[in-house]
Formats: sequence, structure tokens, C-alpha cells
Amino acid sequence: MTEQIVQLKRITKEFIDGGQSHRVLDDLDLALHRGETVALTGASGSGKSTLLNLIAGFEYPNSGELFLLGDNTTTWKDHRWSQFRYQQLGVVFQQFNLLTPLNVKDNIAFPLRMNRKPWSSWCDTLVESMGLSPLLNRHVDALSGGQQQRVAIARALAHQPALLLADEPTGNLDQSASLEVMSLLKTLAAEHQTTVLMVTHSLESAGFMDRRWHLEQGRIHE
Ligand SMILES: Nc1ncnc2c1ncn2[C@@H]1O[C@H](COP(=O)(O)OP(=O)(O)OP(=O)(O)O)[C@@H](O)[C@H]1O
Repeated sequence: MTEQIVQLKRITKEFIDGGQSHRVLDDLDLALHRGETVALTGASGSGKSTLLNLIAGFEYPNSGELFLLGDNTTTWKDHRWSQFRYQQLGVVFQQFNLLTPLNVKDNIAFPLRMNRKPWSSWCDTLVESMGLSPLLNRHVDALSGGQQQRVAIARALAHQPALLLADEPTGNLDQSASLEVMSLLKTLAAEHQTTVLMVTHSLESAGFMDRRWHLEQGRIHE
């Protein structure tokens, strides 16, 4: 059995809305192993982003336990979460969240700086395969949506994280660009045995992942 990168044990997440409690994740059990790639689908509001946010430590569960790389996060304090995010996690957000005062190269190098790692030949490979070589010195706010998305993916993978969480990473791309990005993402993740959990509404994008999870009424159906 390969190493478990993410494990949720009986996780429940509720939000209070208008004075009423609203259960988004209901006694959820799941596991993601090293190198596994999973597409997460589900209706709008089913809790896909909430699940990603919990795994990234941006939200906390009401009950249950979350293990990351075998470690129970229940006892983690802020600095341990930061350490996990800088060292082991790559995130691609729906809105890219690029650092707009910086150019493409500095955006991609950002997670390296946080880890005090130098620019590596892996970064050259990422830049090359994402077609970003001619854009390295450009400011990210001058790029098209598709170009920004490719920068966001390269940045998320630059420090070779164990886990990549991606929320609709091809949502802003046209079909051919999105298939190209998915294919690259799959190849790059496979090269480093990166575990990928990717939210998508596209069946074509989901087809690039090893497994498909559907979130409905707080539970995962495979
Ligand atoms: N901070 C919050 N406070 C209150 N309710 C919230 C909060 N975050 C999410 N919710 C609610 O939890 C439910 C799940 O939201 P979530 O964003 O996880 O869904 P989603 O599946 O990612 O949706 P979409 O596909 O539209 O992005 C929704 O009903 C949402 O209103």
C-alpha cells in the first residue's frame, strides 16, 4: 500500500447561516495516496471548495480528524500549518491569486523563496513545458487569463509539493488550452508522484485524473 498523503476520518463541517446550522460535509471518510490524481465533481454549493479549504487548513472541521502525510493535524498550531503549506502543498485557486506587482519568474520562484530553495532545473522544465519561457520577465497583470493560469500552475508545482489542490484550474481557459494544461498537469504530477485533488465541472478534464469523486449531500461517491 502506498503512503497516505491525505486522510479524513469522520469529518463533519457545518456553517451557521441565518441562525441555522447547515451541514456541508457529513461524517466524511476518505484517503488520497501518494501519486494519486482525483477529480472532484459536485453541484454548486455541494462543498467542493470547503473540502479543499479544510485540507489546506484554511477552514477547520467541527468534528473528525484530518491526517496529512500521516500526521494528525488536530494538534497543529498555525506555524505547523504554515510549514505544511510552504513545503508540501501547492494550490491553484479559481482566481489565480498571483502576486501582481511581480513578474512571471518571481511569481514562480515565490514558493522557492519561502523554502529557501534555489531555482532548479525542475523549474526550467516547468517553465518550458508550460510555454512560459518568453514571458518570464512580463508582469503577470499584463498576461491573458490562460497565461496567468499556466503561471499559477507552474507556481503551485515549483517547490515539488507532495499535494496539489486545484479549484477549477482550467475554468478560465478555452477547450483546447484547457486540454493542453490538463495533459501537462498530469505529466508533471506523474513525474514527481504528486498527489492531485482537482475540482472540475468538466468531464473532459476529469478524464485526465485516475479517479473521480462526486460530492453529494456531504458524502463522497466514487
Ligand atoms: N464561510 C462560510 N460561511 C457560511 N456558509 C458557507 C461558508 N463557506 C461556504 N459556505 C456554504 O457551504 C456550502 C458549500 O460551499 P462551497 O463553496 O464549498 O461549495 P462548492 O461545491 O465549492 O460550490 P461552487 O461549485 O459553486 O464553487 C454552500 O452552501 C455555501 O454557502
